[in-house]
Amino acid sequence: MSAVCHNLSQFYYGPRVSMKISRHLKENVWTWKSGMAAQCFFPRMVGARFFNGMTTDPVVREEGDTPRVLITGSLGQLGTGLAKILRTKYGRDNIIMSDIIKAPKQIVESGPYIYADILDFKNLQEIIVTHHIDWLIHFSALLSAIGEHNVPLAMRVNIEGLHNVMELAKQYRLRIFVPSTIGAFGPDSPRNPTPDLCVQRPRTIYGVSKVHGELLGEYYQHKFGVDFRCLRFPGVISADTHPGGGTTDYAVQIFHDVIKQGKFQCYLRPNTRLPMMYIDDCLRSLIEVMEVPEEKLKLRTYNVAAISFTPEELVQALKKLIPEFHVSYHPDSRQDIADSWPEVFDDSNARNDWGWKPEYDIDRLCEVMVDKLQAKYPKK
Ligand SMILES: NC(=O)C1=CN([C@@H]2O[C@H](COP(=O)(O)OP(=O)(O)OC[C@H]3O[C@@H](n4cnc5c(N)ncnc54)[C@H](O)[C@@H]3O)[C@@H](O)[C@H]2O)C=CC1
Ligand SMILES: CC(=O)[C@H](N)C(=O)O
Repeated sequence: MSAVCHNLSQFYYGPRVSMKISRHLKENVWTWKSGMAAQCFFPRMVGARFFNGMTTDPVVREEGDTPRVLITGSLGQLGTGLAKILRTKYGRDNIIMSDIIKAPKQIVESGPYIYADILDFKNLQEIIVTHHIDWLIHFSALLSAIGEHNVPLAMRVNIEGLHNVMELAKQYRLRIFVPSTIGAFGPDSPRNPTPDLCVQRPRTIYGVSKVHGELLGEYYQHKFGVDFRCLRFPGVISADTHPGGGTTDYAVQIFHDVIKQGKFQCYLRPNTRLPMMYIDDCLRSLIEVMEVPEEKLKLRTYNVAAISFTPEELVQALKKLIPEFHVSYHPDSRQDIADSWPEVFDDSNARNDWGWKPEYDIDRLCEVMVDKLQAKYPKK
């Protein structure tokens, strides 16, 4: 049968793809047979959703092939920078950026950008098929602070959206990355340090949706063999894009306000310790975990850490570069969220299993942020 398929597929797809199909069929005859049988009996029901548990895409990626990557929610704080790095690495046209907002001119000119609402399953199917997607990087989400202000929307985007991408990953055999967060822990978790495996009872809808994502991803991995990979990130600090409504955003805003106005009002108490990470470390950890061979992954969800500091400590580090500025503290509802989160993250499993190592400490972080933002806001 494999030979027949090889000839047929050669006719339809050409020799290179055909070889892959033949190899794939040898390994997955049952899947193919069932899929074909189902298509014969239900010719109109070709929607991938129908073939519960089966792939509709017979082409298998081989390690080392250049992946074609779809990034959802790519206009946010993480997606813009990730697309830039991946395009340098894998080629401009292999990285498809997507979001529901209109992209600025420089994004449109930098490579493929398309509209994709994470809640529209059929449209996502069409994108994956049309663009031959191999990897899905799922960034669309409402972050912790903004999620508390719109719980129904956070549930839709963070939970229903995740259901959609997990199904797509199963049906099209995608490698899928879903970020989690320090916010996936709660007041009952050990806070200093917080290990990978411990009690997780978050008190925000953001945290609840992220624990759900971790568990569902791991379930799809052991039940259906989906290549699910997940990192729990600390608060991410970057200069190129603004954060999207989180509890850790103060650690970005302080740089903008101090450089522009010489003063900063912090919504957390001065001694609130949280794990943080410079964006370059964050994106490097993501790429490393996506590229690591599956057999090295003893877990599917890892903590990654870099630095841990309080607003007071960040102010002291920033004063080494900009000695004169004024800070006041007016805690708001984000204080309650921060008080329930880890203070220090234990990432020893990521370090041991796939060699994770951060590069930015608090001083280097301040230097790079100040350099970038002083160039962006020149002195009047
Ligand atoms: N930035 C951070 O400090 C951290 C981020 N993460 C996670 O990383 C991921 C990316 O985070 P950021 O880039 O910071 O978030 P962001 O808030 O900056 O960007 C999220 C993007 O999702 C898009 N989006 C919203 N609704 C959508 C929908 N229905 N369909 C498609 N897209 C939609 C938004 O337009 C936005 O561009 C999120 O899942 C977040 O939970 C995890 C830990 C830390
Ligand atoms: C740590 C995060 O997940 C995010 N920055 C938030 O504060 O919500």
